[in-house]
Amino acid sequence: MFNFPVFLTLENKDAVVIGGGKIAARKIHKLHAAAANITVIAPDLHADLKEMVQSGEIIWINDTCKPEHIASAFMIVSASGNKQAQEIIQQSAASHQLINGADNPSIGNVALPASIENDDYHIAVSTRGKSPAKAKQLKHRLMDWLNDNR
Ligand SMILES: C[C@@]1(CC(=O)O)C2=NC(=C\c3[nH]c(c(CCC(=O)O)c3CC(=O)O)Cc3[nH]c(c(CC(=O)O)c3CCC(=O)O)/C=C3\N/C(=C\2)[C@@H](CCC(=O)O)[C@]3(C)CC(=O)O)/[C@H]1CCC(=O)O
Ligand SMILES: NC(=O)c1ccc[n+]([C@@H]2O[C@H](COP(=O)([O-])OP(=O)(O)OC[C@H]3O[C@@H](n4cnc5c(N)ncnc54)[C@H](O)[C@@H]3O)[C@@H](O)[C@H]2O)c1
Repeated sequence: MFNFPVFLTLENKDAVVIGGGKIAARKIHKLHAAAANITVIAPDLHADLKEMVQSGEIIWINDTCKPEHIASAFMIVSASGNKQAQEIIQQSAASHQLINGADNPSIGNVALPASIENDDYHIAVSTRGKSPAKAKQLKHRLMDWLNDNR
């Protein structure tokens, strides 16, 4: 399981997101805020993502996941919920690539925690994958505490 907390820079790193639905959109907003170069592979796209494609913020490849799509990525996000796509990622990703299994944590080696960030600190909250909703709740409690204790 995930046993090593780390803050990573994604600036100008290639991130490939498999799937273009609601979950992919949430992960893409985070990756975009971290200045990654994002390519999304999916046969159809969430409305928010269509706008990002039109404005040139992300690249869309209108296809199902194939090994060549992920070959050169720094980070791969699995967010399609599709078993075949998950198998392709598992079988063809190299051991040095980062894989976020948003749709199936067992195929990943990196988790995206809930986080709070400003110029002075960056706080991440994980429940070791046990309850993401609780991580979100704890994040909001921390935000309230930080606001009350400035
Ligand atoms: C924190 C946050 C960050 C983010 O996404 O940016 C995040 N999930 C968030 C929300 C959320 N996720 C889910 C719900 C529905 C309620 C519930 O079930 O609890 C809600 C609540 C909501 O949407 O309000 C369901 C869910 N999540 C995962 C699975 C798959 C599985 O467990 O098999 C399923 C079930 C799918 C199903 O079966 O339907 C997996 C993962 N979700 C993670 C992160 C990683 C572990 C983090 C940790 O250790 O705590 C991990 C392992 C992988 C990853 O993505 O890295 C973000 C809060 C954003 C914020 O800060 O506001
Ligand atoms: N990590 C989390 O926080 C979290 C939260 C809720 C759900 N999930 C899981 O994430 C998955 C996706 O959820 P969603 O709500 O975004 O689903 P969705 O149905 O809205 O989106 C799925 C997307 O994947 C694409 N897709 C399907 N097959 C594909 C393939 N072979 N290659 C590439 N793209 C393909 C579809 O075109 C669509 O764009 C589900 O498995 C769900 O259980 C994760």
